[in-house]
Amino acid sequence: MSYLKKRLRSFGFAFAGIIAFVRSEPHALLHFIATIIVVAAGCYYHVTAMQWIALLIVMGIVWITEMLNTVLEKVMDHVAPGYHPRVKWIKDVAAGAVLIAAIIAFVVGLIIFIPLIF
Ligand SMILES: Nc1ncnc2c1ncn2[C@@H]1O[C@H](COP(=O)(O)OP(=O)(O)OP(=O)(O)O)[C@@H](O)[C@H]1O
Repeated sequence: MSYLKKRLRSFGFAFAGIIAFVRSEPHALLHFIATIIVVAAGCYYHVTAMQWIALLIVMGIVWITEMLNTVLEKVMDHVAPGYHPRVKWIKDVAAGAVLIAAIIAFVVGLIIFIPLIF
Protein backbone atom coordinates (compact mmCIF):
# COMPACT_ATOMS: atom_id res chain seq x y z
CA MET A 1 0.00 0.00 0.00
CA SER A 2 1.39 3.39 -0.97
CA TYR A 3 2.28 5.97 1.66
CA LEU A 4 -0.60 8.22 0.56
CA LYS A 5 -3.13 5.34 0.72
CA LYS A 6 -1.96 4.43 4.22
CA ARG A 7 -2.30 8.03 5.40
CA LEU A 8 -5.79 8.26 3.87
CA ARG A 9 -6.77 5.00 5.59
CA SER A 10 -5.50 6.33 8.94
CA PHE A 11 -7.43 9.56 8.36
CA GLY A 12 -10.56 7.45 7.74
CA PHE A 13 -10.06 5.56 11.02
CA ALA A 14 -9.55 8.83 12.92
CA PHE A 15 -12.69 10.31 11.36
CA ALA A 16 -14.64 7.14 12.26
CA GLY A 17 -13.36 7.59 15.84
CA ILE A 18 -14.83 11.08 16.03
CA ILE A 19 -18.19 9.81 14.70
CA ALA A 20 -18.13 6.89 17.18
CA PHE A 21 -17.43 9.30 20.05
CA VAL A 22 -20.26 11.68 19.10
CA ARG A 23 -22.70 8.79 18.58
CA SER A 24 -21.97 6.85 21.76
CA GLU A 25 -21.24 9.49 24.41
CA PRO A 26 -24.04 11.72 25.80
CA HIS A 27 -21.37 14.31 26.83
CA ALA A 28 -20.33 14.59 23.20
CA LEU A 29 -23.82 15.72 22.16
CA LEU A 30 -23.62 18.55 24.72
CA HIS A 31 -20.21 19.59 23.38
CA PHE A 32 -21.57 19.43 19.85
CA ILE A 33 -24.55 21.66 20.76
CA ALA A 34 -22.27 24.08 22.66
CA THR A 35 -19.92 24.24 19.67
CA ILE A 36 -22.81 25.03 17.30
CA ILE A 37 -24.10 27.77 19.65
CA VAL A 38 -20.62 29.36 20.00
CA VAL A 39 -20.00 29.28 16.24
CA ALA A 40 -23.48 30.74 15.55
CA ALA A 41 -22.92 33.49 18.17
CA GLY A 42 -19.46 34.19 16.71
CA CYS A 43 -20.98 34.69 13.26
CA TYR A 44 -23.88 36.77 14.60
CA TYR A 45 -21.63 39.13 16.61
CA HIS A 46 -18.89 39.25 13.93
CA VAL A 47 -16.06 38.27 16.28
CA THR A 48 -12.60 39.24 15.07
CA ALA A 49 -10.01 36.82 13.64
CA MET A 50 -8.08 36.82 16.94
CA GLN A 51 -11.29 36.14 18.88
CA TRP A 52 -12.10 33.23 16.50
CA ILE A 53 -8.61 31.82 17.11
CA ALA A 54 -9.10 32.03 20.90
CA LEU A 55 -12.56 30.40 20.67
CA LEU A 56 -11.36 27.62 18.35
CA ILE A 57 -8.37 26.83 20.58
CA VAL A 58 -10.38 26.60 23.80
CA MET A 59 -13.19 24.61 22.14
CA GLY A 60 -10.61 22.27 20.63
CA ILE A 61 -8.98 21.75 24.03
CA VAL A 62 -12.39 20.87 25.56
CA TRP A 63 -13.10 18.33 22.77
CA ILE A 64 -9.64 16.79 23.03
CA THR A 65 -9.64 16.48 26.83
CA GLU A 66 -13.19 15.04 26.80
CA MET A 67 -12.26 12.47 24.16
CA LEU A 68 -9.05 11.44 25.95
CA ASN A 69 -10.93 11.28 29.27
CA THR A 70 -13.53 9.00 27.70
CA VAL A 71 -10.83 6.78 26.19
CA LEU A 72 -9.10 6.56 29.57
CA GLU A 73 -12.37 5.63 31.31
CA LYS A 74 -12.99 2.86 28.76
CA VAL A 75 -9.43 1.54 29.07
CA MET A 76 -9.64 1.47 32.87
CA ASP A 77 -13.06 -0.23 32.80
CA HIS A 78 -11.60 -2.82 30.41
CA VAL A 79 -8.33 -3.58 32.16
CA ALA A 80 -9.52 -3.11 35.75
CA PRO A 81 -13.21 -3.91 36.25
CA GLY A 82 -14.27 -3.49 39.86
CA TYR A 83 -13.41 -0.86 42.42
CA HIS A 84 -9.74 0.23 42.74
CA PRO A 85 -8.51 3.34 44.59
CA ARG A 86 -5.88 3.83 41.84
CA VAL A 87 -8.56 3.71 39.14
CA LYS A 88 -10.49 6.32 41.12
CA TRP A 89 -7.39 8.55 41.20
CA ILE A 90 -6.79 8.13 37.45
CA LYS A 91 -10.42 8.83 36.52
CA ASP A 92 -10.73 11.77 38.92
CA VAL A 93 -7.56 13.42 37.61
CA ALA A 94 -8.66 12.90 33.99
CA ALA A 95 -12.07 14.39 34.83
CA GLY A 96 -10.24 17.29 36.50
CA ALA A 97 -8.43 17.97 33.22
CA VAL A 98 -11.79 18.23 31.43
CA LEU A 99 -13.09 20.57 34.14
CA ILE A 100 -10.07 22.88 33.79
CA ALA A 101 -10.56 22.99 30.00
CA ALA A 102 -14.29 23.71 30.40
CA ILE A 103 -13.72 26.51 32.95
CA ILE A 104 -11.09 28.15 30.72
CA ALA A 105 -13.41 27.88 27.68
CA PHE A 106 -16.28 29.39 29.68
CA VAL A 107 -14.15 32.33 30.90
CA VAL A 108 -12.77 32.98 27.39
CA GLY A 109 -16.37 32.90 26.09
CA LEU A 110 -17.42 35.47 28.72
CA ILE A 111 -14.43 37.74 27.94
CA ILE A 112 -15.29 37.71 24.24
CA PHE A 113 -19.08 37.78 24.22
CA ILE A 114 -20.02 39.96 27.23
CA PRO A 115 -18.68 43.19 25.64
CA LEU A 116 -20.30 42.25 22.32
CA ILE A 117 -23.70 41.51 23.86
CA PHE A 118 -23.85 44.54 26.23
N1 LIG B 1 -13.31 1.21 38.95
C1 LIG B 1 -13.39 2.27 39.75
N2 LIG B 1 -12.71 2.31 40.91
C2 LIG B 1 -12.79 3.41 41.72
N3 LIG B 1 -13.52 4.50 41.46
C3 LIG B 1 -14.20 4.54 40.31
C4 LIG B 1 -14.19 3.43 39.39
N4 LIG B 1 -14.98 3.73 38.34
C5 LIG B 1 -15.44 4.97 38.59
N5 LIG B 1 -14.99 5.47 39.76
C6 LIG B 1 -15.31 6.78 40.35
O1 LIG B 1 -16.50 7.26 39.76
C7 LIG B 1 -16.23 8.46 39.02
C8 LIG B 1 -17.04 8.45 37.74
O2 LIG B 1 -16.54 7.41 36.92
P1 LIG B 1 -17.18 7.00 35.53
O3 LIG B 1 -16.30 6.04 34.86
O4 LIG B 1 -18.60 6.61 35.73
O5 LIG B 1 -17.08 8.40 34.79
P2 LIG B 1 -18.17 9.49 34.42
O6 LIG B 1 -17.48 10.80 34.56
O7 LIG B 1 -19.41 9.28 35.20
O8 LIG B 1 -18.31 9.18 32.90
P3 LIG B 1 -19.56 8.66 32.06
O9 LIG B 1 -20.74 9.50 32.49
O10 LIG B 1 -19.10 8.92 30.67
O11 LIG B 1 -19.69 7.20 32.38
C9 LIG B 1 -14.72 8.48 38.79
O12 LIG B 1 -14.22 9.80 38.64
C10 LIG B 1 -14.23 7.82 40.06
O13 LIG B 1 -14.20 8.73 41.14
